[in-house]
Amino acid sequence: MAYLYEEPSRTFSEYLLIPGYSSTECIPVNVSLKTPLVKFKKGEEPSITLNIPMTSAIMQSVSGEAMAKALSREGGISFIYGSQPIGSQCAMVSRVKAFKAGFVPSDSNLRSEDTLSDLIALKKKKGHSTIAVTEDGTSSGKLLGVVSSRDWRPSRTPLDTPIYQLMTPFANLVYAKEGITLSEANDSIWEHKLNSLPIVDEENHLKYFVFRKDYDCHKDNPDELLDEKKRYRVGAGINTRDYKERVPALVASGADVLCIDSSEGYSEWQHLTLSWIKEQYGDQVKVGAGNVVDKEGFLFLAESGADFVKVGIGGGSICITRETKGIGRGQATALLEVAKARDEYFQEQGIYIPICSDGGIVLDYHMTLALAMGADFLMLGRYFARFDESPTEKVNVKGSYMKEYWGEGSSRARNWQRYDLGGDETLSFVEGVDSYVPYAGPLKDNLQLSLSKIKSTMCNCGALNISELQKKARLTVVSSTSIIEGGAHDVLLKDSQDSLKK
Ligand SMILES: NC(=O)C1=CN([C@@H]2O[C@H](COP(=O)(O)OP(=O)(O)OC[C@H]3O[C@@H](n4cnc5c(N)ncnc54)[C@H](O)[C@@H]3O)[C@@H](O)[C@H]2O)C=CC1
Ligand SMILES: O=c1[nH]c(=O)c2[nH+]cn([C@@H]3O[C@H](COP(=O)(O)O)[C@@H](O)[C@H]3O)c2[nH]1
Ligand SMILES: [K+]
Repeated sequence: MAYLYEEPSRTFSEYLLIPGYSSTECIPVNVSLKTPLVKFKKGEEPSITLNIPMTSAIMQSVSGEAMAKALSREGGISFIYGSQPIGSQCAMVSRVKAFKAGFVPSDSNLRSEDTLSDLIALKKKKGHSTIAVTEDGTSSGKLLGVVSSRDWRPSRTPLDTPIYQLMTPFANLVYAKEGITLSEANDSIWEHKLNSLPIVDEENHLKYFVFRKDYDCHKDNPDELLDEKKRYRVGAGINTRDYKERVPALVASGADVLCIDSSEGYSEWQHLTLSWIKEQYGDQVKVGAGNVVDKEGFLFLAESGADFVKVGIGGGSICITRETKGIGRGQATALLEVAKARDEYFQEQGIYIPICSDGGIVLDYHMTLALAMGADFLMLGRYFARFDESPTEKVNVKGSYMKEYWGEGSSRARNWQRYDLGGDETLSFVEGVDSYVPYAGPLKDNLQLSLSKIKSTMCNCGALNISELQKKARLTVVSSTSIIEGGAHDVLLKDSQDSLKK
């Protein structure tokens, strides 16, 4: 006979935290959000520790290069989506690793024989007014000059004027050689009253620009997640089919950590994939697996060699897996069971395998609940999709700005670049939707606000770090009427917008 769980499976909104004793030490500036990303032995340190418990979802509409840089700058990590050809995924990883804060590869470039109308079209497309003029019109061609908006007059300069007549030629440019530090570049910018400083190699091929407005950006980011060579850290998604080609390519590109991306991880496919990676690389390559929603699934992946385990089936905002396939479990119940299994495994084996709560986080307090329920870190899709740094278009829908957000199991994701992961030739059914999410501006501002809420709640619970929160947290299930009590009620809101605020 089928096994029937006695308890219903529950989700975040069905729980609240009961505050604990807070000493005067419990203030947000004293709270650390550092958390392990990969497994470690008792008494040792994990080889990668996140500075904030946040990862961005392995999704086309979430984790591209810009997201990876922005999140690493704040102390978390992105997993570049794997639903793309190996070459393009590796190129994204390489570009994140090659990125040097403040040194920006030029994305607006022309040839000297192009015209002002080409320049205007490029400016409209990219939005930048500093344009490099290179021999071959690429971002790494030999630098011939630079044009800025001060070099031409709208509606006066004829549109067919060639660029070489407008640009400041190389001979008159202030530039610097590769190898210069950011603070030296900055000194030069101030000394010569420049807006941008081109950086070239020995053959005068363009490498980067340093812009006046960017130079002090990294002073503002004390939590930056960097590797031993001071490069941003970045993760990448893999699948259980082409891993023998994809994993070596990603490793060569410099990916810091991998994660098998699947709706369901309790499978021989994942065991085979993990075993192969561990056979080839031992402990050198870190790889997470999932998703699971119970103790059995966790233990299976732990024994198969996973460096972390991802929890969550069907709870994501764009997920329709539960409706389509009838599999899944309330995220809170899944998390509580897997966290218990992780703790028991640590007791028995002396190996701590971090768990990640993936999907279903809607309100900021859900983040704190997930951590309190035992998650070492979180994976979010919808949350990050709303920011400037997600790879999708910002569109105006009926007067409000929106960003596009689609599931990896949606037909949109599967049709992308007509890329086939080697499964069924024809798409049998979809497990995700294509949607809009309200545009929310830059990642940094939003994330800092969410983190400050987490820290503040941790203080209410008397916890100065995540593992303390997990030990001290006391959770209560709330009744449906007490949920109503928890919102604004029995008052007439003055600003109807407030009722929509999260
Ligand atoms: N977290 C969630 O609740 C959900 C997530 N998703 C997302 O959608 C995307 C696709 O997920 P899935 O469809 O689960 O992908 P998947 O690649 O894990 O599985 C698809 C199908 O292929 C089979 N398969 C896997 N490896 C194979 C191999 N080597 N040879 C032959 N068959 C193999 C699996 O058994 C399964 O039937 C992922 O990005 C995932 O994260 C989709 C649904 C739910
Ligand atoms: O059922 C699904 N169909 C899909 O098409 C799909 N795409 C992503 N995911 C999962 O959802 C997570 C992101 O969830 P949130 O938007 O709630 O943060 C992600 O991290 C995934 O675990 C999917 N689930
Ligand atoms: K299974």
